[in-house]
Amino acid sequence: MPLPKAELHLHIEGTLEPELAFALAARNGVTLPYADTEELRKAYLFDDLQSFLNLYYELMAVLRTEQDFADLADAYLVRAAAQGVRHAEIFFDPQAHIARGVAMGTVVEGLSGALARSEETHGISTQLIMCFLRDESAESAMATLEAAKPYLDRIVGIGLDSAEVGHPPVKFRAVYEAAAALGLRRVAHAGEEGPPAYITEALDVLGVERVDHGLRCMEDADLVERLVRDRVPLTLCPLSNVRLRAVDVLEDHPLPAMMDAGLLCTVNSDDPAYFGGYVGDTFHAVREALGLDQERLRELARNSFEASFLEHDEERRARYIAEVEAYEFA
Ligand code: HPA
Ligand SMILES: [Zn+2]
Repeated sequence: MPLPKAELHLHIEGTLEPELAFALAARNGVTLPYADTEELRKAYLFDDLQSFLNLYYELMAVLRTEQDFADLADAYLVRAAAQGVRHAEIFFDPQAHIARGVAMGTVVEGLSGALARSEETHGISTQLIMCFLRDESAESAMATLEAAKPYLDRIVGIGLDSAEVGHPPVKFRAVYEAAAALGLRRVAHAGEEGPPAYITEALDVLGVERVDHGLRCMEDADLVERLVRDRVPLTLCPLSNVRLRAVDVLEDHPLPAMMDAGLLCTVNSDDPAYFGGYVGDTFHAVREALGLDQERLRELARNSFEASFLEHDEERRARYIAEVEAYEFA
């Protein structure tokens, strides 16, 4: 049985495996510009975030119906359960679907339908986090929040993703204030390719409670000191950082130094269909490449539950953490 863990940085559209992409393309009469899964997999070579985003948004063309989103979520939950995931807080990008004529309700109803069955079917408790695309306008983000209002009983919080550089957090001050007023939790990608200043802005201007990625905080000692003091969780994605060239090889990843600095680190898979591994694979990869011992892995798992949005269910959080403490490595 794998080490119990929560996954807090997972884009559900990033779990679209080539086989499912082709199956949904056939079901929906969509033609993909790839002959087969083998040719598509050859496209999974990226130079940076934007080169990944280009393919990520292109493949979303196969996602049309509630059933498509439910099938996508179920396929992820099967894999996640097999890798020890007990709780998942899942990102989705509504603007990327609404722009293709797929309604907010179709996306949310499809995903939440699958997530509602998740605990019974997969043994995984789940939350949905709606992300705004930062390379779209602030007005588009506000319109997206408005469109989500009928579904806020199924959305725990908001996030900020897509191309980071040139789209600083401050651009989204108003929509984050509006979301906070609605009682939504707040996270944001910052410090993936953007500078440490973007992390500071996400904290000070957007009021985020977790920083997604946050890798580049290590360039600013004062920022690291603040993150440690305030125990701000970082949802790191080591395999993503390698595939998008934020680090050259996994052995160079600063995760050990970040943990040594006292940062509240978690490891996640980001877009596992694109980056070569789900969250359990990521734990194995960092153990091998970075020499993390069992107690470090246990710390990462414990942190993932500490950082989860389970405040309305402290008994569940405590139960998950007890599973981590009791876990005996093979
Ligand atoms: N960063 C920014 N946007 C994204 C990511 C990411 O890691 N994954 C999917 N969209
Ligand atoms: Zn991400």
